Amino acid sequence: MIVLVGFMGAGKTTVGRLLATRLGLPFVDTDHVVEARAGRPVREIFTTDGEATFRDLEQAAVEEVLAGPQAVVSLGGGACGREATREVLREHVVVHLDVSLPEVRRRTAGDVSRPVLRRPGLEELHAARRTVFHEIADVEVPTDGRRAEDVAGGVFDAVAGRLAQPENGARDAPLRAPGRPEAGIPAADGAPAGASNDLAEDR
Ligand SMILES: Nc1ncnc2c1ncn2[C@@H]1O[C@H](COP(=O)(O)OP(=O)(O)O)[C@@H](O)[C@H]1O
Ligand SMILES: O=C(O)C1=C[C@@H](OP(=O)(O)O)[C@@H](O)[C@H](O)C1
Ligand SMILES: [Mg+2]
Repeated sequence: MIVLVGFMGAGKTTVGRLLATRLGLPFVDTDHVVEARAGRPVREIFTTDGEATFRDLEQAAVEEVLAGPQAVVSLGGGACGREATREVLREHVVVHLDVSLPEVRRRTAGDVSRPVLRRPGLEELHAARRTVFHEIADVEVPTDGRRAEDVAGGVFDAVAGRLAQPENGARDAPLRAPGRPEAGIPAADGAPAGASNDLAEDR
């Protein structure tokens, strides 16, 4: 799996989708999986159930998606806060989309879908998470001042090289999934959910 991590607004959802198209792989965003499972938007889960419940749902979604078919997977910006999630990520190609806090603020001005953005201490959170992303990433790609298409191109160049290296073991996966398999993850009612491009709003 190719897994995109990074702070809110880094472009994980946007770039992940572009990268998946370039690689001919399905795209899955774990926030979309959580929303499909819960039947509610992320911000509502935060409001009604609290962050801990969201993090439990998120961790379960990450584990499920990473055990599934080959894909480009974008995580939510806080998913790597859990040790269990960082552990699972060791088996995959982890790409950190790096973004400065001023750029985050520019990209998310007026955004109401990300409750964590409105909390105090955002600078400290950004710095602390950036350290974690740096530690767990196989590849780091700067995004400030770059178009999402160019960032996707940079990631493509970096991961294509890594996936081609035979000594990478679990990373030695085919770039193109045979027949472009359905990325949909069965929802509770059996309908495909949480995958690809059109089941949830980006955040
Ligand atoms: N490289 C980029 N340059 C400028 N804006 C971007 C870039 N990547 C994403 N965006 C915009 O920033 C916002 C957040 O992008 P998103 O992909 O949802 O980030 P994330 O999933 O990391 O939170 C969206 O409005 C998106 O269009
Ligand atoms: O950083 C965070 O704690 C969060 C990031 C969001 O995803 P994006 O990083 O895709 O915005 C989403 O999972 C939720 O609002 C919490
Ligand atoms: Mg996102």
